[in-house]
Amino acid sequence: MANLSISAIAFVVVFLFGLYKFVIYPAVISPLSKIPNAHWSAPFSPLWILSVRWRWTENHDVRAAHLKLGPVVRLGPNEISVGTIDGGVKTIFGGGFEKGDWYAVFDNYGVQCTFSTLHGRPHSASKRMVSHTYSKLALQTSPAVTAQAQSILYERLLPTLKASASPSQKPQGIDVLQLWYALSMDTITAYQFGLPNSTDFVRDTAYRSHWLELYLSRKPYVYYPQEIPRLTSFLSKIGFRLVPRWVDGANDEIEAWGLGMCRAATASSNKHSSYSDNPAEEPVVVRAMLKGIQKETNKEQSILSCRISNSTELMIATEMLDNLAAGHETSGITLTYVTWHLSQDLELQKALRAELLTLDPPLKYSPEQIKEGSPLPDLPNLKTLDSLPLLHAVLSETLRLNAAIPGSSPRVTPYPSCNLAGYEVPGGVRVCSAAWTLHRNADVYNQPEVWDHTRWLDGDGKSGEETKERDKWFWPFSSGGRMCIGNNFAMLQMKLAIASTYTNFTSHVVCDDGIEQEDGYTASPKGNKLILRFEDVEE
Ligand code: HEM
Repeated sequence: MANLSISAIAFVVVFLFGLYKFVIYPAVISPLSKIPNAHWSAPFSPLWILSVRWRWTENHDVRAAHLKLGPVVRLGPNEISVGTIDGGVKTIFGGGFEKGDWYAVFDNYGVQCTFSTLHGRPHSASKRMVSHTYSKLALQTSPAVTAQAQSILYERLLPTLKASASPSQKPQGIDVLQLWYALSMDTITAYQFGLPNSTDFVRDTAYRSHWLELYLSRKPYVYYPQEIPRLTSFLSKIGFRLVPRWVDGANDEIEAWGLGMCRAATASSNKHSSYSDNPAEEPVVVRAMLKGIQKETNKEQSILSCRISNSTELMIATEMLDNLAAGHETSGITLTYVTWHLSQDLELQKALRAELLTLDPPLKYSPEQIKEGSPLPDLPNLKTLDSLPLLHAVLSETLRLNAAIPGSSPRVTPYPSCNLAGYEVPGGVRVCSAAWTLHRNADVYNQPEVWDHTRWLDGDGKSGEETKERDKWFWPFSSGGRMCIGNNFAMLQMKLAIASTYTNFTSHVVCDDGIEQEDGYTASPKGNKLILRFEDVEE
């Protein structure tokens, strides 16, 4: 009898404890309980948001929750989403909110890169090594950038478009998603490793298809280590793999490929004291990292000493692989949507071409100009290219509506607590913001689902306040200390690609089935292709 009552008491105590910890505290007492729930189960269980992510509907569902419930919503017992700039994004991304383990999947070779480094100090030290190579001024004045772009545009992109425009090429039309991925990859790897050690994906279509297949096929499996890491690891230990073995094989192949380019670039850098005679060959970013590592090694105490002593080679390789993966995919997606929007408006193409022809020299191409051994055509001044208003407007509007990374960027709230848009939030809470939601704020972007490049043309009846708000909510590259390191590089590369294309060709949609964006962290067209036809412009 006594035993029974002890068991009964123990049961009641455990039950009451469980009731308090898992129901009453999260739903009523926790400071998060004041935040509206995106789903009724959010205070008690992460299952709703896990299932949303599993179904790839997070961007749409979280935005719908914000529209209904306001700028801050609770997604799970320990997770919230913030969809406002003042008091929200500015606080979270302005500093002090670290990244969490969610970013560990972006390590390569088992080594952290700038993107996947969690904490502030090692992150700053790591970013500092290469960030100066990606500054606007460095890019606009770099002989390497100019020489590499001349070669990639005049020897690869324009001949490819020209060939596709030939009447003998039937059926006409090329998959520009693949082409823009290829161009972006060639451009970023040339800057990192020097032109001779970089990819030639624009022309080497067989290898690029293989590589892209490897790269993209891993995507569906990222969910497991990112969202349910402990379960994934536990199941793997007892012999049940959620991530198939071939994914490891694909990762190994991509890593070996990246390491090969790093080794070639390092050997080139060690051999040359200067590249003034052959600027296209300069491995600008690898060279900057080699110098940065040397500087860190000379310090008495470096925050990166652990990484350096493990392997400087892998430290460079992880950074380069991350940059080229980030760079080719995002710019490739953006260029695909730019050319899709332009292809639907021949008048806009005409206006853009008129603007492009003001460049000196314009980016005109004729195959006869390109002769073995003769210099390639000069590029226009890159600062002038950057300041063309219509080109900038077309690109900005695409980055708004079709952000290549529209998904949630998670951070962890600092201890003991912080205030987000009026709510007191304890430390250790996962907090997300997403360009998908911010870029669709109808108070800032009238008819937000409509692609309208004129929102970015200044003057045009817009008040200073409207322009300020428009720019404030524009978040394709994130903001603050962890903002995209490659934004200037991406803008320049994309502007060169669009300018050289539309100076010489008009584009037309052949097949845009599946053009809607995936609902994910990065978001390519669902159909994984866009077929456009190019025609020579009529002089
Ligand atoms: C259209 C092109 C691009 C877009 C839309 C884009 C977007 C972004 C966004 C949204 C982030 C923050 C993500 C987060 O915190 O979760 C980011 C970070 C980053 N991006 Fe980009 N990116 C682009 C091109 C590039 C290129 C060309 C590079 C190559 C250098 C690059 C390298 C990086 C790196 C290293 C970070 C991490 C920065 C840090 O943690 O401090 N990105 N990018």
